[in-house]
Amino acid sequence: MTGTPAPGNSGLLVADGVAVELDGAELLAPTTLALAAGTCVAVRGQNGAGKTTLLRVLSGRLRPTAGSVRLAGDALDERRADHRAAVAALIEPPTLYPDLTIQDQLALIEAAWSGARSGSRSEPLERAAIAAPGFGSGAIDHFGLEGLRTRFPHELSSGQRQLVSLAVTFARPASVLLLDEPEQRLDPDRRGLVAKAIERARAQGVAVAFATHDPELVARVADAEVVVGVA
Ligand SMILES: Nc1ncnc2c1ncn2[C@@H]1O[C@H](COP(=O)(O)OP(=O)(O)OP(=O)(O)O)[C@@H](O)[C@H]1O
Repeated sequence: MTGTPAPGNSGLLVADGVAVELDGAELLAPTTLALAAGTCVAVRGQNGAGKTTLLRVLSGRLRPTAGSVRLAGDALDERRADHRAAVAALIEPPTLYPDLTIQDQLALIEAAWSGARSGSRSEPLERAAIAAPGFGSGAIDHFGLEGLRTRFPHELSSGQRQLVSLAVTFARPASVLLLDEPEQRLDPDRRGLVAKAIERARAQGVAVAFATHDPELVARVADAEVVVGVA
């Protein structure tokens, strides 16, 4: 079956010489990386180097102006439901439903994606390249949000909203996780929860790439580093 990543695939998501140029400006210099199932790559580089741009390209949301991205051997195509199902990304903060409590946001995610696994969804989604089940509503506990279950998004601090965004991202099934500065606005203990979440996802066979300015997080969870913005 095309588009279905095999466990242990050494090149689940492969970016080959991807670059982004806009109106003559280079947003991302040519970058190559390969993400294997169950591994974790840190994307490093100074402010404005192109880390977020690279993650957007890897997610399929931004088409590179040079180079290519392949998911399980096929050209990455955001229009393909199985590709969207395979890749979970926390790049821009997800839009939280303002009128839903935190537990209801998670319940919604869990309900939506459980259909993908049970086969009650559309055919492309049935064929979705889903390797790991995600944390489901257990993401609330993982990210220490138990006490905030009945709160609404506007009742949270910015760090708490980041934790909810992480919970929403880790809750869903995925083969590939892309995280843009997952540690942002978090205290050291909560950064530890991010590290544990990445480790747990990896143990389930998920391929993880994250952009960061946190060397401790890199040392703890990354197998490899890609530095962008350096010629
Ligand atoms: N929509 C846009 N239009 C034009 N230029 C953009 C746009 N978005 C980003 N850029 C530029 O692209 C370059 C790369 O930005 P990007 O957000 O990928 O960097 P980054 O490495 O993630 O930075 P940071 O560490 O500050 O988050 C920067 O020079 C930025 O100014």
